[in-house]
Amino acid sequence: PCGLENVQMKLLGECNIMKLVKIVSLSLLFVVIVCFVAATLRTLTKFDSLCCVNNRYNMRTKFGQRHRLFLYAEAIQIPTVSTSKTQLNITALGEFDSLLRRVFPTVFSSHLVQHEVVANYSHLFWVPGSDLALVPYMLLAHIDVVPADENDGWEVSPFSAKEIDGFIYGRGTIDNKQSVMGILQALEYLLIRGYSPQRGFFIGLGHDEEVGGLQGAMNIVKVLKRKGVQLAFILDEGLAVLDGVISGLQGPAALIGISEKGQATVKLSVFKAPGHSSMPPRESSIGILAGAVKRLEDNPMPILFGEGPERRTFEHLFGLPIKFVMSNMWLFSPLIGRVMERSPDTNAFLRTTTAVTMFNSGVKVNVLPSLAEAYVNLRIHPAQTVEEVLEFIQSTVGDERVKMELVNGFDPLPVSSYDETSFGFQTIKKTLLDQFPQVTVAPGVCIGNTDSRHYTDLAKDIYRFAPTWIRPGDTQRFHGINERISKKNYEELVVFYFNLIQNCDIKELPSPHSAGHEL
Ligand SMILES: CCCCCCCC/C=C\CCCCCCCC(=O)N[C@@H](CC(N)=O)C(=O)O
Ligand SMILES: [Zn+2]
Ligand SMILES: [Zn+2]
Repeated sequence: PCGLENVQMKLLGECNIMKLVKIVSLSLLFVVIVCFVAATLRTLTKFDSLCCVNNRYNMRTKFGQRHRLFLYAEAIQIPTVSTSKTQLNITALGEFDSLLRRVFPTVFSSHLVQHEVVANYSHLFWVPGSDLALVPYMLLAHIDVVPADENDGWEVSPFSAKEIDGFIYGRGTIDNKQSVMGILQALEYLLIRGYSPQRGFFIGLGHDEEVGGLQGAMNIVKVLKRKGVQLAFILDEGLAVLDGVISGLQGPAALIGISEKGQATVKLSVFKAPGHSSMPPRESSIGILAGAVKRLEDNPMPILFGEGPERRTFEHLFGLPIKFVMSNMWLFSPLIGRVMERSPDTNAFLRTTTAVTMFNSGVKVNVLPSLAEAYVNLRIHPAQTVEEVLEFIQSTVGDERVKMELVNGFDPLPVSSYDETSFGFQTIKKTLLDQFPQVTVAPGVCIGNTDSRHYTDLAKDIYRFAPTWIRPGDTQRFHGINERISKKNYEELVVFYFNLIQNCDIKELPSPHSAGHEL
């Protein structure tokens, strides 16, 4: 019996231990599950720390940053590539349309918003204001992107929207899906909060900006003209917050584009009789054309620094010392020019730039080519015209065998107002300074072209800017490899548009000399 009792006791003991182990593990599992659920809920319902102080509505949402970034990543993953006027990815554009309707349900269902699709893939939204005396304004952005080839040296696949070290990588992240999604996300939140504007506004999203906006922007303009719309101001993509990009400037500068450079595309061609490669002439069509192109590259257009609105950029940024420099440009211009022309991004502000972008010739290794063609893309400084640029090219090429043809071109765009009474400029500036008190705001010339150039009949004041932060090395990401935006910066863009829309409700600007940058 003794032995049996021992066995029973042992079994009983083991059973208790097993029970205890089971209870402890179940409790642990329960605690782990509770912690996990709590953490997830906290992330999902996390209130944004960024909120607008002055406006009635703030950015607190029941959705967290992760939710917004997820939607933004979806937008990047759709390859809405424009290659040429006749090569648009219409499948992707259709998909993008569905994405917008799915992720911004309030924008597309609110009785406050009128929406129409223009030219099949562009979007025009109209949010009427309650005060009909206030002239409406317009926000622009574009859905399409330039092509991207992973083999060019991308760290990730260009349409993956992969995150590395707090940055979302992908084509369109800074040109220009950050504004497309930022504007609509801001409107979605405002509508959810019951906001209705006092000043009406339009939103135009073009689908072919990267190939000139002839379908999207031009047709949106037609629709608006038919309705007799006039706008207080327009805000489109363009310049950015430059941090550490302008040498000699302490702190970041927000350059608001008050104009944009003109553009011309010139085709150069040389024709020679074809023949057998065993009996080449002293100069081939390719050789003659290559010489012309080399002369163009060796003889850049003159430095015109100080002769256009870029003069005001530097006066705003550097204050008095630069005013002295500017009044004595005969002395300083060569010096400043030599420093700025060293880097392609600052060189672009100095002069009309000359870029040879296409060069075609030849069909077979043993056939002398009859035709050699090159395309030269020029970005025209505000102090020059298409006509002057053509004269310069003709004289620089200086060879009658090289034929020159203007494929298309337009002069630099008019200069918008930026003084203390300028409603658009000052409202954008105030919104920026509330959010980024550390930046210096200055007018600038946009070195690329935008859809807004088609809108000149609708608004006198057109601004090209988004608060995308550009740091050293980032300028090459536009149309280049490894285009990216930080997650923080995308959030900031949503907040910027959210606040800007509310700030535009002000009837008029206060008198210029009231304190600080308050409206
Ligand atoms: C003192 C100045 C410092 C220089 C810093 C450079 C700042 C670079 C910042 C922004 C880059 C500019 C990009 C402008 C947007 C261009 C949009 C675009 O790509 N447009 C196309 C298509 C078209 N509409 O013609 C273009 O080819 O320009
Ligand atoms: Zn763009
Ligand atoms: Zn672009």
